[in-house]
Amino acid sequence: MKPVITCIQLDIKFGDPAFNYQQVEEKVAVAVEKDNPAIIVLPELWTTGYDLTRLDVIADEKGEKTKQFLSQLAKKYHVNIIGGSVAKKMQDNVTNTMYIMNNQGEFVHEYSKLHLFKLMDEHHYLTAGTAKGLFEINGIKSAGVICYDIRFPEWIRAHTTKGAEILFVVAEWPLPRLNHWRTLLLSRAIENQCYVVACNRSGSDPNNEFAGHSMIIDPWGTIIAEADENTGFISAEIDVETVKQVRGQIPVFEDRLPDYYK
Ligand SMILES: NC(=O)CCC(=O)C(=O)O
Repeated sequence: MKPVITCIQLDIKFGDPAFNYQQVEEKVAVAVEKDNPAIIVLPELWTTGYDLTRLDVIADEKGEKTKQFLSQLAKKYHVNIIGGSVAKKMQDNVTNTMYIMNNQGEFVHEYSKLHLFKLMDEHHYLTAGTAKGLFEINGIKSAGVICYDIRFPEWIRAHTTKGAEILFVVAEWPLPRLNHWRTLLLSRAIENQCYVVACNRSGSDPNNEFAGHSMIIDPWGTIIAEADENTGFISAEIDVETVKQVRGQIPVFEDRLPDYYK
């Protein structure tokens, strides 16, 4: 199985869901025309950006609008969508939630960010999720995590020990920590012997300039696609057989001794 995966690295308009829904619809159409991907990935909080103080007004009620929007796009273009993440408003909290849709427009899974990032005030406005982001997409066991989550190797390992062969990362990662972004993503790919497909945003907001540098990394740690800081797309064909080859060559998962790691 050798699907093409595209990351849409977009400049999210601060606090303007209507604008961002429109630009995502346009960019998905361009991405499909350009590379005909099997899977499309969007960045973190792509409807609102980090306009966290106004989430009571701009967050998506129960995620309904986003689920319908992504489902229609996935069905129209027959493409699987790792729908970045959006601010999902429930009765008494807001979560940073990723929606996954298959290429029939059917809901597959949702994951809400477990690790809230205090440096960008998430803990003041968002509620953490608790469930894992494990799902199957395009016939491939996958995991979905959100930005700051990549700093917690135990959390990623909790997904790959359950069979995940692709780690999808959606993010709004600032430019001053670009080195951390790149190093952490390469580390997660190498130590888990999985593909890492990481979609960051471009542009800036009133508080941060963002790094872009969306990346697609293979299970050996080879970078097979990387963006620069600008708005755009990256695409790559992945071969899930590579996961088995790498794990057969250096059997990390067989050699683990978790009883000693406590
Ligand atoms: N949106 C985020 O979670 C940002 C995480 C980040 O910048 C980091 O350094 O970690």
